[in-house]
Amino acid sequence: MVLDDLGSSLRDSLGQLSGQSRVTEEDVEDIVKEIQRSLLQADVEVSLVMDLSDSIKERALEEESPAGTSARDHVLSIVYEEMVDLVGDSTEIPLENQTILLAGLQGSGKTTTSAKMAWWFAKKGLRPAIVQTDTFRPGAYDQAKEMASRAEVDFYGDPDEEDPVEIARKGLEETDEADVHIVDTAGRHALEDDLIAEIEEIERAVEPDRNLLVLDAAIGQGAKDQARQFDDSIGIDGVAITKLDGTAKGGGALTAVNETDSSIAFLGTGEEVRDIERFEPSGFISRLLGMGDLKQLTERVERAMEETQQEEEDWDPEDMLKGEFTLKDMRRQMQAMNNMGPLDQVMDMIPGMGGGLMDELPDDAMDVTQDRMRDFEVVMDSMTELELENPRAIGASQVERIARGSGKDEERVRELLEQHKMMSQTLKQFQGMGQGNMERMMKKMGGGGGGGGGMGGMGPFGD
Ligand SMILES: Nc1nc2c(ncn2[C@@H]2O[C@H](COP(=O)(O)OP(=O)(O)OP(=O)(O)O)[C@@H](O)[C@H]2O)c(=O)[nH]1
Repeated sequence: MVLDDLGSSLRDSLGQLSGQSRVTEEDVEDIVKEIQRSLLQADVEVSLVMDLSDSIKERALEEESPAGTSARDHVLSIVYEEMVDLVGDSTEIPLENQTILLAGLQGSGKTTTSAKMAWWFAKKGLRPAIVQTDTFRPGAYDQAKEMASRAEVDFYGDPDEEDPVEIARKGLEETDEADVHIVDTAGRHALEDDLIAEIEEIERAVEPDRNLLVLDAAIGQGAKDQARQFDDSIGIDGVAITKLDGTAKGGGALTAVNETDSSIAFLGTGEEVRDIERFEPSGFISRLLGMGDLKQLTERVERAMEETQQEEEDWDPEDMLKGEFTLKDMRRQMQAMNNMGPLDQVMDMIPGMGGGLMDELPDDAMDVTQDRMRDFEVVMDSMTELELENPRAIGASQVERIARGSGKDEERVRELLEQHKMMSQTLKQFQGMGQGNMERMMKKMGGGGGGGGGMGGMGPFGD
């Protein structure tokens, strides 16, 4: 599946998310529409497309993008994960003794694929043999033999024998030195009863370990009936998609996979024996979307998610009273605030901090509205580690750079720095109480409080 334009159109819609810390329903609609359009053009079945769209929409709107991850990267990683899920895992092909039967319509690429697969196994250090049972198409024998010699693998066929089952049986015997047997079968223009009966007989004779359905990438929705019938007769374990070099389609193969509850095993990308790839979902989708290594991105997002969770679990309001208050602390607190409630109430949870102490703070000390908080997060995303750790070192030129990088006004960047300064001064007042005093006060107050929990109400971080 080439889906040439999916990558670029998706990049455009995702590009619009740059500088945003959250996605709107409209953004998600745009992105999902692009994906739908491309997948339907590539012949992916409507119901599969709809399921995929629903999952992407739901996740993009419900899941928070973790700290340090832009909305764009977060949505991209969701799209990637859902698409990997759609194409499914790769068919398991162990590198060991086995017999593989290839089935498919005429011209789907079975003979070519059997040689390619044999070449692939040989490269993995096994000794493969091709058993050619196609007595239907004149020339199939010569073609298979020629390809087997190009792949430098064992070959058995018999142009004088008319019974494919007999060829199959004998072929296994004659090539018993090989450890992987690939049995190629005849195709027909369409699924005919005699083709099905023949392949069932061959199947009984060779008792394959796995049956692969070979499908031309351009097949479209016709793949569904084909897959169903082959699956009903011999059982399909995996699909080999051929001719991916020549088409922008390939969705039919996904339908076949879905219909047979199987998976994709190999991809054929040319006429030569070496034009074969083992199907690998993450690389395949990354390439499809035309975007570097998305697996790495997803892992990064996942890690950030875990860290945010961990930080929330680890976060202790008392930590605010110790050490240097950095922008990282501020960001962490803004995120914690989202979950825990307004800062003044959180301060109340700290033993000894309640009881009107907060009333003594300047009114705007912790006045960060939801909108400003979102902007602040975006601004912080454009800062370096060093700047987050040491905001005092941020000068005019850095402010300018950060503003440009985040797509926010320089004024917003300065506001954030101002806010941080105010918060850190405020916290210093508490630090000034000294550890001993704090402990004494906590004792006096009974040492209760602490912990998180849904604190309602609007506060300095509310809208
Ligand atoms: N470009 C391209 N051509 C391919 C690929 N795989 C197969 N072909 C071509 O498709 C045509 C049919 O391939 P075969 O391997 O003969 O197909 P088959 O399924 O064995 O056909 P029957 O034996 O008649 O059932 C040949 O001309 C192949 O060269 C591929 O991945 N890319």
